[in-house]
Amino acid sequence: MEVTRILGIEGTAWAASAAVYDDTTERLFVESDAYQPASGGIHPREAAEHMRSAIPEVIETALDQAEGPIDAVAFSRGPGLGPCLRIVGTAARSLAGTLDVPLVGVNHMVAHLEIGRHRSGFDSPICLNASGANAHVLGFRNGRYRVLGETMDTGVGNAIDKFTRHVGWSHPGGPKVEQAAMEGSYIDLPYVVKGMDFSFSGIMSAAKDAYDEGVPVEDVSDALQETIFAMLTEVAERALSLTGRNELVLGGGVGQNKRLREMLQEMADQRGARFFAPEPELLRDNAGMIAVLGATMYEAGDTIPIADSGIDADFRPDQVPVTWRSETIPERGDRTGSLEGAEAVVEIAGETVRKRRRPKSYRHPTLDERLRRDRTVQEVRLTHEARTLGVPTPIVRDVDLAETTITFERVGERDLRDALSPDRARAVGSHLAKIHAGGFVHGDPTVRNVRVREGDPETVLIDFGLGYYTDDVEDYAMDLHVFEQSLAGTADDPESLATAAERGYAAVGDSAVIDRLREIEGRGRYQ
Ligand SMILES: C[C@@H](O)[C@H](NC(=O)OP(=O)(O)OC[C@H]1O[C@@H](n2cnc3c(N)ncnc32)[C@H](O)[C@@H]1O)C(=O)O
Ligand SMILES: [Fe+2]
Repeated sequence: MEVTRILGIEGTAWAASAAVYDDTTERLFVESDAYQPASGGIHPREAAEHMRSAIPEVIETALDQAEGPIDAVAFSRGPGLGPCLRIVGTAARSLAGTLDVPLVGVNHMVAHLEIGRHRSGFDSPICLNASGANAHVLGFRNGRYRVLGETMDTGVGNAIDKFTRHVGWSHPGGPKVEQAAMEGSYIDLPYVVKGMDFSFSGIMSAAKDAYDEGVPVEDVSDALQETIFAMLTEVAERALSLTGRNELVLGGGVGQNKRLREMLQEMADQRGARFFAPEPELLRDNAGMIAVLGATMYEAGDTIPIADSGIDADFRPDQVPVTWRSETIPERGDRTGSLEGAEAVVEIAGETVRKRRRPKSYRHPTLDERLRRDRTVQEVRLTHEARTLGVPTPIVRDVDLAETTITFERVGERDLRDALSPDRARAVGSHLAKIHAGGFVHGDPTVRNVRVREGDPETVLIDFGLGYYTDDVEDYAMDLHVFEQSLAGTADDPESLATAAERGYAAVGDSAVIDRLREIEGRGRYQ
C-alpha cells in the first residue's frame, strides 16, 4: 500500500509547530513551541521573532520522528499575523525545495474544522470555529465551506483576552477565565445575536465596566462564559436547524473550554444531533491539523507551485475551493428552513396558532428566562408595530409571559415558499421598506416567514422574534439580503423575484439600502 507522509508547519500567531502525519498508520507526531508575551497580548513582531528561532527546531524534531521519506510539505498560508506567516511560508518553501517535494498551502481555519471531521468520522458536520482571532459557523455546500454565521467584530478568544488584560492577567486569558468562573456566580451582560451573526464588543465593555465598578472578577468571568458561549451555542443550533444536518464539530483554541463543550453537547443531545470536539492538543493551534489536512489535499492533487504560494493574512475559509470532497449535499437552501426546531414550538389549533419558546437547558436559567421573555415581548411589539405601519401581520390574541407563549390569529393558507410570484416578492420588498422606515428590522424575513392568503393584501409577515430597532443602513440591507438568499434557495428564477422585491422596496424605501445590498453581495461570504 502506498504511504503518504506529510510534514505540516503551523505559525500563524503564537504556536511554532511542526508535525508529521503518516496516513497509512494514522500516526501523528506534533512538536510545538509556544510564544509567551512578556506582558500584554501578542506583539506581531515579537511573535515573528519567536517563529524565526523556534520553527527550524520544531521542524527538525518532527523530521527526526518521521519513519521514512516525506511526500509533501504543508503549511498554514493564512489567516494570521503577516510577519509570522511570512517566516513560516519561507521555511516551508525552502524545505520543499531541499526535499524536492510538492508544497501544499493550507487555510488555517479550514484545518481547524477538518481536524474535527477527520477525528469524528462525521460525514458532513456543521462546524463551530471558536478560536483566538475568529468565530464562525460553517457548513459545506457546493464545493465550499460556507460561512453561515460569524462574529461582527473580534474573534472570541481575543475578546476574552482583552478582558483579562484589563484585569491584569497574563496572556492567554481564556484558561484563567475558565478557572475563575468556577468560583463565580452569574450576572447579566449584553447578549447580541443578530440572525446568524453575533457581536462581542458590547459584552466586553460591559464586562470591563462591571469589574471597574467592583463586581468580583469571578462573577464577571462566569457571566462572560455563560453569555458568550450561549451565543455560540444558539448560532450553532440555528445552523443545524437551517441546514437540516445533525452533526456538529468544534474547532479552535477556545474549544478547550469545558463549559463551552458542555453547552454544545447538551444542545446536541436535546435535538438528537451528534457532537464531537477533538482533544485539546488538536483544538488549539497546532501543526497536526495542518499535516492531516495537508495529506488529504495532497492526495486530491491540491498542491501549489512555489511561485503561487504567497501567504494571505486575511485568507477566509470560504475562499478555499474544497478539492478533496466530492459528495454533494442535498440542496436545502440556507435560511429557508423553519426556526421552529431551533427556537420555538408552534401548534396550530383551529383559527389560532400557539408559539412557545421552550427553556434551553444549556443556558444559565437567568439568561434563558431573560432571552425567552425579551424575545416574546419583542415579537409581540414588532408584530403589532409593523401593522400600524401598514404591513400585514397576524393579530396577537394572547400573550402568556410566564409561559413565553404567544397566541396569534392564524393567517394565510401557504408559505410564500410554495406560492412565489413576482407580485408577492414585490409586496414583501415594500413591507420591508415600511418597517425599516419605522426604525426596525424583521431579522429573519425568509420565504418561510411570509404567509400567503386569498384577498388583498395577499402577503403577511410573521415571526418577528429576531427583529430589533436599528437605524443602520447595513441592518436594513441585510434584511433584504436574507429575503433574497431565501429566494435563491427555493425559486427556479430567483433573479426576477429578487428584482421584483427590490422594485417594491425602492418604491417606498431608501435607495441607499439597495446600494448597500450590492456592496454586501460583493463581499466574499455572500457569493
Ligand atoms: C489565525 C490564527 O492565528 C488564530 N489562532 C488562534 O487564535 O489560536 P487558537 O489556539 O486557535 O486560540 C487561542 C485562543 O484560545 C483561548 N483559550 C485557550 N484555552 C482556553 C480556555 N480554556 N477557555 C477559553 N479560551 C481559551 C486563548 O485565550 C486564545 O484567545 C485563529 O485561529 O483565529
Ligand atoms: Fe487558530
